[in-house]
Amino acid sequence: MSQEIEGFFKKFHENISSTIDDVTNNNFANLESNSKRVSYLCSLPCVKDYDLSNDVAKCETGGKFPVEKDVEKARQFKEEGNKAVQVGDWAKALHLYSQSMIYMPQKETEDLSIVIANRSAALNHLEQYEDCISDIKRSLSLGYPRHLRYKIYERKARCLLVLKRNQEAIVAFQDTLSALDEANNLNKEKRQKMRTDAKLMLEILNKGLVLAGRPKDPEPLKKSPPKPKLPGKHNQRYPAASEAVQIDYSETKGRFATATTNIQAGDVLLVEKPHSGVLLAEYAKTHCQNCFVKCVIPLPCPKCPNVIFCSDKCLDAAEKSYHGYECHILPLIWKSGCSITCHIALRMITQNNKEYFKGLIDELDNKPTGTYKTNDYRNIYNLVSHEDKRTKQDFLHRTQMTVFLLKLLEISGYFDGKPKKKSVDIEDIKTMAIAGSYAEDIALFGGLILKNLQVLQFNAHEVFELQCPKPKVGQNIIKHDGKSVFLAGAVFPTLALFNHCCDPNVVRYFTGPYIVVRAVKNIQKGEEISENYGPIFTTVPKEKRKIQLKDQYWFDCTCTPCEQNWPMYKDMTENYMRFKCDSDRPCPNVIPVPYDCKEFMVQCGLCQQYTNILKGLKSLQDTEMMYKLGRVAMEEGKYGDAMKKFIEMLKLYDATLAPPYRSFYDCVQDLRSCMLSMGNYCIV
Ligand SMILES: C[S@@+](CC[C@H](N)C(=O)[O-])C[C@H]1O[C@@H](n2cnc3c(N)ncnc32)[C@H](O)[C@@H]1O
Repeated sequence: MSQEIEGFFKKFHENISSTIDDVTNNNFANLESNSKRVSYLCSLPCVKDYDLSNDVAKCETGGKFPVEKDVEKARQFKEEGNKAVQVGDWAKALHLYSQSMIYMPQKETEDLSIVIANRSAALNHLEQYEDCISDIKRSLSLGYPRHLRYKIYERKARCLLVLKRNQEAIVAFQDTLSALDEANNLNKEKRQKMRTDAKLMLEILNKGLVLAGRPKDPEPLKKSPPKPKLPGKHNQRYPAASEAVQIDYSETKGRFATATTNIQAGDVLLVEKPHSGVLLAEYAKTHCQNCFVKCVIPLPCPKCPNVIFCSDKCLDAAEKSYHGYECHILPLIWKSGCSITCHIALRMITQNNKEYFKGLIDELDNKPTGTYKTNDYRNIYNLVSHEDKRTKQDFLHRTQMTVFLLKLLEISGYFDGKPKKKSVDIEDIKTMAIAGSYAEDIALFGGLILKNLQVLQFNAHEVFELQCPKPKVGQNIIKHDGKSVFLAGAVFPTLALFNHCCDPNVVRYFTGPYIVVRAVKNIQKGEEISENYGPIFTTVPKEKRKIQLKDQYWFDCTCTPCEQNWPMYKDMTENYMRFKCDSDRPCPNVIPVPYDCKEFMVQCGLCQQYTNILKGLKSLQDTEMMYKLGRVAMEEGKYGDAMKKFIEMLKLYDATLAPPYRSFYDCVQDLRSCMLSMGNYCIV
């Protein structure tokens, strides 16, 4: 997950590294635990006395600091929103009122209630009735002025009518009538007209309800997408995976996934929420901080203008866990230029309280047994970190980052178990020293953060979203053929157990906060289920793949394409076909048969038996047409139909031919694209 931003942390790192003398360096190198490394660095005068405030003040990265709500800015956005309303540009009004909500301080309750009510009007015009009703509820809870309430009750009643929630609409019309009694500024005629209209609606609705036998109102529509389903049974020990997956272990490869049964291309193998995930700073005002989906109707954090949420549920979840602590330190994290991985390492702490970790600490070094749960920190702690292979330099750099993250934890109030109320001040970072009373916390959380940083190096995944072009006028089909955009970083504890192959047999995509892993090929029982860590054999030369994997993941790749020197896609020969030996004793051999071969029985060089290639060719004769039909369906955005064709083709190919060959990878690639269309997307 590469994301290099030049922030102030670099200067701190360079300064400390150049100040530390040989003796200190050697002392550090001799330390044997993460806790000791962090405690030692924290005790050095050059670290304690370091004044970060100048670096932060001068640093232009990540905007100004501190970042606070700003009533003037909020009012300005509101005025612009009102202007957009005057010219009927409701989409623009929605955006501007949302911006106003982001910056409006929580204490300006009346102003805030008015902006939200104004946004509800925009939502009503944009036919977003459920969201309009939610905003009205919010506005009322903030004390929207009584003399104006008739407007929003009436708006609510009309939305409920459209949603056919007639019983609720009756209540809303009754509320409108009561509120009209307090509408002092409304002229007599208008008030009378609204009263008559509301009474008429009540009469019609009541009569209709009696006639229909008082049916129950339909349930409000669910906003968040449904959780993707893992069909069939779950693996009992690893419930995020299907029972078609098991986790094996070998001395050389560590843990890895294998198939317990024959798996078909298209099968869903894993659905998992991240243990921890962090949105990149540049999407903080466009995507939900908690579940990473794009928010057109954002809910801002009530305390800071830094982040938005897609729903009350996400806002609540974030506020009750990590965001309570991160609220005011976020701008510092962003300004520091630390990577998203460092932020996840911190989030892995802030999302649970101090007591949670204190309760775990004694058992962390024992391999956890029992059900492997996504939210159990012990599983993360035990992921591969290659601690024994690390150099002193590597530890030193990561420990410096840990010290900075610990300082942020102190400022946030985490060590006291309560988020600090006031914003972070430049004075708070005049020194990097952490109060002596937190010595135990430094050892405990320093040790954990340093471990997290090591684990994340090998186990974090990029979360991406597909950016799709707008549908053409008159066409209602969204073509999911845009580009994938890196939005967030996250760690998925079960997926982190899958090893790499340069020819992977799964694809992953995201729906809401869930990662979904599906087979993109047929996988035989006992075969490894492997994902891809970056380099694919069809596009990257072997030497480059090996170097990249060794550099980033610290292993020597021995997958089949690497061991057997498989050609890249561009070099795959079109001169012969790779027939599987059709012998009655299973034979692993592949028989190369030239396209212009005149024989119909060819002999296997390994088992000496004959394979009927005519039979094989006959079974493949429809694949070309199937591929064309699959491509047409894809072009039309009918991804389900296209997938069926590609899956059928793979079955036929697998019965006769052995990869690598071009038409096989064309089919796999298109199947992969179809599956990606099931994931999160946004229209650009
Ligand atoms: C995300 S973890 C995969 C799960 C890991 N094997 C475990 O035991 O938890 C990545 C690490 O697994 C190992 N690994 C992944 N793919 C491998 C492969 N094809 N061959 C050998 N080791 C591999 C490397 O040590 C790598 O740093």
